[in-house]
Amino acid sequence: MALHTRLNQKSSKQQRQQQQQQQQQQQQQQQPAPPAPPPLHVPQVDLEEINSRWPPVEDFSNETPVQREERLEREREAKRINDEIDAQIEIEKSERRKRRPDIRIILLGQAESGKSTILRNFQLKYAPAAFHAESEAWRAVIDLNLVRSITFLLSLLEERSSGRSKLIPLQRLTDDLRRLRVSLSPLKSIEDSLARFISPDNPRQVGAGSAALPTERAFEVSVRSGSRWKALFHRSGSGSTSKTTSHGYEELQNARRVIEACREDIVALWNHPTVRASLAEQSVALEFQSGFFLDAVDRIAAPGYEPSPADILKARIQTVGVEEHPLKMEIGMSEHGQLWSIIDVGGSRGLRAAWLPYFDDVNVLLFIAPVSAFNQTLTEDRSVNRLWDSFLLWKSVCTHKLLKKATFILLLNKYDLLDAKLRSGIQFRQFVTSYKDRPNKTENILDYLKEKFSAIYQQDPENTLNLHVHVTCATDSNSTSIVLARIREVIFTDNFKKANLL
Ligand SMILES: Nc1nc2c(ncn2[C@@H]2O[C@H](COP(=O)(O)OP(=O)(O)OP(=O)(O)O)[C@@H](O)[C@H]2O)c(=O)[nH]1
Ligand SMILES: [Mg+2]
Repeated sequence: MALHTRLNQKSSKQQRQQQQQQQQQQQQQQQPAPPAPPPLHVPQVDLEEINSRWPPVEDFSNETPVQREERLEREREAKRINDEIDAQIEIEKSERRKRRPDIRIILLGQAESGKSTILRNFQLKYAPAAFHAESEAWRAVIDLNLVRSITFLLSLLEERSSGRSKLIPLQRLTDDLRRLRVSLSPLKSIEDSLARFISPDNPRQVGAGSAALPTERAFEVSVRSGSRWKALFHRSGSGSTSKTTSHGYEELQNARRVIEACREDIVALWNHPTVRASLAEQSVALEFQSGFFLDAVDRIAAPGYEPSPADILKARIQTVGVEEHPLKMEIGMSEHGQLWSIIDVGGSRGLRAAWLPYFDDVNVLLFIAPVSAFNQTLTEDRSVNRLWDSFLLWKSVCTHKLLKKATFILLLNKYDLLDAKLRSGIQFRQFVTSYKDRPNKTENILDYLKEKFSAIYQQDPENTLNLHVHVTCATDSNSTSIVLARIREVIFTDNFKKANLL
């Protein structure tokens, strides 16, 4: 009886499920298909919400007396820390005034937005001799970027049985792939020595490529502000007297020899159909990642390779801390010999507190927003959509009281990658729900983002100067050069205005 009842229950449950399925099918036929959810767990964002959510309103009405006391104590502590920071800012401010440059520009934006790349564009355009003098240092970074992407590919071939799934199943590990794995294995130790040389104070970076999961950036290497890593290359190139430096220089030469010897096998690995298929299955698009040089191995791994300006702009090295770069104008009519100072900052969330002391006294704020980041999350917090983070950051910068005298310039950067993503079929509205059913076209999306960013700037009545917006691809020095020329004009016009000369 009990069994009969259960069977009946089961059959009536099945009937209900069938009815529900039929209803759902009917509804689906009547309505247009909803967009599929975004892949890779990237959170969707609604840019209309940016205004209503900011600033967050806190409700203390349900607080107990103990909670109230704890909150007040937290607030007192926060104020104490704030006062200490203010005092520190005052000290740094007065020190800076003593060595004030003609123009101070600060580059702000999230990590990987392209701040350091814009800095390199400034150097290439206005101080080309200094830019070219650093080319040897950049070759080491390019070598490291390249080697990191190869060790990442090699990690796909590793025969792992625990922890993570085998990325390429053993049955697909053909003899030629096994041979490549052996012949390219020396690159793992080359990766370590290059990383040690470029970033000696950051041992955690060593070997990061081979440990990276497919969806993570495979190539990250960082350099701390003030570490003077480029200076090491200047000295080593001119016959160093320092033992450590000459030893490091030998290591670099050795790294070059190994990379050159591996050139054909690197090409074979990158072009191997099994490797490409595996990357596609894991939704890894290496060509969209920073520091991607695998498509130029033939040239880069050739003997006598000298990095071109385009290569230097493509190289990736993460900034940690804040760096002040003096830029002595080598060209230009009125500015020749002028000293500009460009402040480049590390953009990841944990590094942003260090920006504050540098806000005071800046003439120009260049905010760089990577428009291609709409389907990515922050490396430091996988739950945050990168475009959303850019908007929040922009909002806090636009309302910051220390920046009220600065000229605001917004660069909507990486439009080339935005374009490539849209062409590959990725739908912007899948990630930015407020975009609704507007066209999935680069121009329309750029217009939309420009409007959203501008609205935030204009919301603050204290922002009286015009906001200047440019669309950029910072790895293209020609188009960026035109933007920099316009920025230079704006800097001078606004400076005159501020000095009441116009
Ligand atoms: N395709 C493309 N790549 C870009 C563009 N701008 C910058 N990049 C690349 O993006 C990577 C990151 O750029 P960076 O300039 O290092 O970024 P950042 O803002 O300084 O990052 P942090 O130092 O971590 O704060 C580099 O490999 C650049 O070559 C662009 O417009 N298009
Ligand atoms: Mg940087």
